[in-house]
Amino acid sequence: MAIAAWRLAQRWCPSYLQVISFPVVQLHMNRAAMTASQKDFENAMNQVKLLKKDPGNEVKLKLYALYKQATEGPCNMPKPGVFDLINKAKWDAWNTLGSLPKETARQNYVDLVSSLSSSLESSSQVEPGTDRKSTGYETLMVTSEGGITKITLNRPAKKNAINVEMYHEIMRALKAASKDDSSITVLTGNGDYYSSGNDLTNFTDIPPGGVEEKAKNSAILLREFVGCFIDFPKPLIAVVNGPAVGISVTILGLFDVVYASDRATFHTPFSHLGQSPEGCSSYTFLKIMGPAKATEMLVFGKKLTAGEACAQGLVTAVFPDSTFQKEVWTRLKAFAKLPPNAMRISKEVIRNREKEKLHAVNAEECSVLQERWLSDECMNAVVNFLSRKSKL
Ligand SMILES: CCCCC/C=C/C(=O)SCCNC(=O)CCNC(=O)[C@H](O)C(C)(C)COP(=O)(O)OP(=O)(O)OC[C@H]1O[C@@H](n2cnc3c(N)ncnc32)[C@H](O)[C@@H]1OP(=O)(O)O
Repeated sequence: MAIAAWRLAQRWCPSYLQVISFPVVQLHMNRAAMTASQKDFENAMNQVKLLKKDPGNEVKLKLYALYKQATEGPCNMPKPGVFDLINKAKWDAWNTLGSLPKETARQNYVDLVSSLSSSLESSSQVEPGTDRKSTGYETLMVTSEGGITKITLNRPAKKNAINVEMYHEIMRALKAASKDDSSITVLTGNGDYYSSGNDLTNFTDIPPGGVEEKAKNSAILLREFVGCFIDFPKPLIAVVNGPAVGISVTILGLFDVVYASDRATFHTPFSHLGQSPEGCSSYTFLKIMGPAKATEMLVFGKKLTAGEACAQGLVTAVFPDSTFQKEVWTRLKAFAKLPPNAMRISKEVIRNREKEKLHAVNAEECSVLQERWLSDECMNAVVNFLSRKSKL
């Protein structure tokens, strides 16, 4: 629908720049609302005009939505009629951002433009070595700057649900980050969610070998995915910008630091889904919060607020959503200035003691899940979600 709308828009406006020039005009009207990073934002707006190639309709809608969110806040305009294709596509894109703070939207806009500039050859001069963007990711934004590699889950319209492609891309990004010259690595989400966990449509793509083969392949994928977090050699920090579900929660036990917005929640509804714990949570959560609290989460699916998750040790610190990005990035920038080898070696000392155990737990959890995925309980839960009969 969105693509069709933009095709129509392009017919009316031969240059894609005409379509996205609207926010540039508005920027000048919003100068009064300048903040510290307004300059970066303005530079990004200018960079967009220098792009030599059309970034595509989906990206243009994202740019539009982030711009509106950054300058006007959440979408509170009336929804355009179904036949008003262009404005409806724009409205949908903006509305998807929910209550994302203006500051985050501005940062995401700058990041997105920056990644486009390198992938689409902006004609502007980029100072070499200061800010490198990795391209070739469909489901992530990956940037590396000031000693920090930032991996952003980037399917906001699907609440950053992790599809098969995203599992592979996260593993690729982590492998690249482990070898690049950054000191620390950050994982975060774009939009109002951190992540809604496993994309439940992953279960619909059944190979010729049937559901048994699907379950086997999924267990192999999951084991490899979690293994990357166990083995990741540098300090790994989660910046949990919003609600987190399922595997996006369980793997937090393998991070070194977890910062959360007070809007974030932590939910592992495995029993509701006919599934069982993964991400080494059957071991890490028990160590972190003790068996009773871990059971409430992993067996009974109790959803924790950010404050509760912090009190139980899963989260390192919680910040008000309005200052979340600013406060967290100030800390992260300071961490990134510490001697990288010392940090890596300290992490190695801490992790090595547990590594063998963690790999064994991971293998066991995956093998149990392989069976669970074939159960009626699990299949019914997935069918109910996909037929919109249930939500968490
Ligand atoms: C292969 C390795 C397997 C590893 C094992 C992992 C296990 C897990 O992670 S278990 C957890 C799985 N996740 C869920 O069960 C969450 C399911 N989603 C929901 O319950 C809801 O979507 C919500 C509570 C997360 C958000 O609700 P709401 O704010 O009302 O937003 P929508 O439901 O309208 O969502 C917007 C859009 O996104 C799609 N979506 C959201 N989450 C998922 C998901 N996990 N899988 C697939 N799709 C998801 C949702 O369907 C909507 O899509 P459209 O209808 O096309 O707009």
